Amino acid sequence: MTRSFPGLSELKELDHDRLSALAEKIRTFLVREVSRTGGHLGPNLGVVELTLAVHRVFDSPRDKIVFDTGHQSYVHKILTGRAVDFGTLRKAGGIAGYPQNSESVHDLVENSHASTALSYVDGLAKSFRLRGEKDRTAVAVVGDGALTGGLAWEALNNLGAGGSPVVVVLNDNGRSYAPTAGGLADHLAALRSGEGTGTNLFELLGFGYVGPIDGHDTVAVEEALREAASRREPTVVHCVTEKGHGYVHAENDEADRMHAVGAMDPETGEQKPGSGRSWTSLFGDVIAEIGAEHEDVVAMTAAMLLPVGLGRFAREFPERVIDVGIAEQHAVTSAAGLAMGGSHPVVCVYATFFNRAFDQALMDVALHGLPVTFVLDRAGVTGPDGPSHHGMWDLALLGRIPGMRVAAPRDADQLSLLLREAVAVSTGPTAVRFPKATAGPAIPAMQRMDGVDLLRRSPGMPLDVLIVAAGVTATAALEAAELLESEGLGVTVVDPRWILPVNPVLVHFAARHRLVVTVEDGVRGGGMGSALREAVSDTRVTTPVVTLGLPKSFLAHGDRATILRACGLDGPSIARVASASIPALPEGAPTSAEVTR
Ligand SMILES: Cc1ncc(C[n+]2csc(CCOP(=O)(O)OP(=O)(O)O)c2C)c(N)n1
Ligand SMILES: CC(=O)[C@@H](O)[C@H](O)COP(=O)(O)O
Ligand SMILES: [Mg+2]
Repeated sequence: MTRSFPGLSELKELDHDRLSALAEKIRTFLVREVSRTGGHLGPNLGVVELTLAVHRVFDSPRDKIVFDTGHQSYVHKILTGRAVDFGTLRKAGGIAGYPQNSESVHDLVENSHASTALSYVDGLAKSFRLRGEKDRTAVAVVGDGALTGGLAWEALNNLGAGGSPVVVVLNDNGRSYAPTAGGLADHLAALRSGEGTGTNLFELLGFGYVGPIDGHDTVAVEEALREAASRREPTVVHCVTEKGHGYVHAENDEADRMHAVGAMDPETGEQKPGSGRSWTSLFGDVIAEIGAEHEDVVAMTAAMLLPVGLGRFAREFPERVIDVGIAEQHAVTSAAGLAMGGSHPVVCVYATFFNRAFDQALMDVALHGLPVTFVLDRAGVTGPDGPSHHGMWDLALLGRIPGMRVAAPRDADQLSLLLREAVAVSTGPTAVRFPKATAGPAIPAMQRMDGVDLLRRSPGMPLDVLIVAAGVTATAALEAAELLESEGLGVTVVDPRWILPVNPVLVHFAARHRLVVTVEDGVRGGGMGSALREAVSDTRVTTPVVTLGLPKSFLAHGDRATILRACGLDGPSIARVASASIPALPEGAPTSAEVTR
């Protein structure tokens, strides 16, 4: 398969006709392969010619090419010898859906968080200059959506000072998922249409500007890149492209031009429906109901209105939904302003992207005790999008924020209840987190004790093991309980619902058991388990607390269930740890059942 695509040196020698033929061949390949594996079809169809031109003009890896967000790097991967691997795209052990250093010397930035490329090339170009490497160029391929991120403007400000051999390839398809929002989008639209009056924003900031050019004309892009490269100064090459270009089903997809697809029929563009309802879909209904119940609720998204489930809310309350672009930091501080103004903002972001807005949540929302609710979708292990997409840091971050209350629903019923409880809090921030998964069946509680749901207590058995499960880990915790009971250990499984800060009643539960095991789909240090262990250690309770969670490492892409199992968060693994960790009873000591009788 590699043989059917040219390598970089051969690519530079192709004539224009063969270039056009190659572009079509790549497009056909993308549709065939990505319809099998799933992935970012639309964005990559939109950068076929642009990527060909970039690799014909610049000499990777001596010249450094940075793809912002990296979801549009499939063509780059094809041209750098990995076409043969596309059957493994985003699968465990297969090639990543983003650049990956371990795959190729041509890959640089693995972080799939948007708006970073300009900062990377700013640093790269400065290092070239400091090392006297005058013939090297740093190239950023940046989408119009990525340009709405604050970090991009910090970089533009620095690059605009000049002196850096940087070429900014602006891949302007007018969309993130949906059409890009805001004043910048309007400015780019004016430039695209040729009505950009006089000097444009980039020139005002000190950049050279070449364009707008047809981003699907390889030769035109190539000429523009050569011109930009020759200037040895920061220069923007404004490429006008179409997301999903050349594949009718993507071109006709008004929602997001097939931004990210699952396995699908390439002939019809029909994706195979999943079984059951996703957490996102359930959330979408609940937030719309809440929108009707609470006029002060305002929903916010960072360029991901549909992916975070706000479609229905937006249809029913168009005046109360705000899309800030890819600008999570702005979203949170703007939410602080909304809350100061008397609204109750619900900021809906993927958990991994909340990382970026930590300081805003801490110092703009929590410091002022403002009623902002964070809804963190894709919390925990996500799977195919790899290390920078696993939403595994949020609990450790949220746990550091004074006054922040965090809820993790175990099923759809709890999602509805907890979200309503969250928007009813007026004295400070709240967060509700749930995974990228289909919601499982309802998990009823035997009873609620001071806010903690008792999910299981081994009938007629001693109080040996207390399992404290955060959100959806309740399912695995209950599986573990059954296994432990078969070993003769009495198990209590509880769901705190509000998992941070720790509910003090859990310390009393701990005191009555021989071992506590906490389970969370988040990084092990600093989350719910750590907090409970700390709460127990602040008392005279001596029950040992074993905390189970994700390792503090960058987890490779793969399948969510497989990764969770590998991290010991499935039922059998939890049972094994509990069984191995329970302290032996002293000789002749009464079992805890006798004590509690
Ligand atoms: C900080 C951050 N927020 C949100 C996302 C989710 N996301 C991935 S791609 C994308 C749209 C990117 O639009 P653009 O930069 O224009 O690239 P295009 O897909 O149009 O090629 C978004 C919002 C992200 N990767 N990083
Ligand atoms: C590139 C990016 O950040 C998103 O498009 C990411 O692929 C999330 O995908 P899901 O919405 O399928 O979780
Ligand atoms: Mg775009």
